[in-house]
Amino acid sequence: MPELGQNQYGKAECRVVRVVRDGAVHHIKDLNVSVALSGDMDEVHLSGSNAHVLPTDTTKNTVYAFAKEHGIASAEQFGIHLARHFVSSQEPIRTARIRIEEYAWDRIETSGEARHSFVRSGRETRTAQISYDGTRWEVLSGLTDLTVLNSTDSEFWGYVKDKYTTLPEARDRILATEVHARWRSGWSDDTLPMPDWERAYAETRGHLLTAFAETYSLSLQQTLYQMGARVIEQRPDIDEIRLSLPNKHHFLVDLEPFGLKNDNEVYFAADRPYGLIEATVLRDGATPRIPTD
Ligand SMILES: O=c1[nH]c(=O)c2[nH]c(=O)[nH]c2[nH]1
Repeated sequence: MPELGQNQYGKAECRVVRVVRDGAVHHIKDLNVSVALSGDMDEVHLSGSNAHVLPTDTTKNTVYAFAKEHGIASAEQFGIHLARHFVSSQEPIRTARIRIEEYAWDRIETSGEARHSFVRSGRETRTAQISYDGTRWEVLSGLTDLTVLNSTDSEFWGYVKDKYTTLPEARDRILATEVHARWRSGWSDDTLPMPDWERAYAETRGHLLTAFAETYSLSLQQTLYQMGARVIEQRPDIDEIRLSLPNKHHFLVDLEPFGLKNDNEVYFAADRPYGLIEATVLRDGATPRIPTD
């Protein structure tokens, strides 16, 4: 009989919006939560017995009930509550993985007292993945689609050239990317003090941005390393960070046919194909655990 391999189940993409009403001043948290549970689930696959199966519908309801009961202090904290609940309340469930995307909203400032209007900010999506096996926690925080651009202080030259190489060397180019980053917290068991996840996120995002802006870049690879290294150096609570940086190429447009000189002023922003630069940066001695795909 063929063997059943790794399996997991749960409700994916539970969209939950939590409003906190502080008088006329409201606060909102907007999450997309995916639950994946695994454990003693052979029978449901092999014989069809559902005796160990907490329905995915229940996992979805739990997300909404927990938003009410516990609130959403941060994506990480919310995921920790959920993962702990599933692993500790259901004997057959041994591990829980909660993936969360958080969408940011900015307040629309008005002249009146009411403060209940928001505009979805064009900022990045925050991400969190919480894994729990009843003993050890693994919290990966991160972000996707943080789009950044340096209009100078970027060069790319001295690379290998073969008979297919046409790329001109650049001594002053635009460097633009959409930062996708995941970082692993050193918080791994309940005896350690719980980090302030909101603050950790804001500060780590800040380090990524300043390192991008302050690095005089000879390649996107070099910028990536500087961004990762800045986070590892500045945040003792983070042992590992993985960055995936698409190189959003900006090509100088040839204006000569129109009798015009292009002095690094007019670019064609290509959306694809794009160079994809990816790497993990680790604290000395740390074991890499963030998946590379
Ligand atoms: O920063 C860069 N790194 C590369 O590896 C590369 N390759 C390329 O064509 N352009 C660039 N830019």
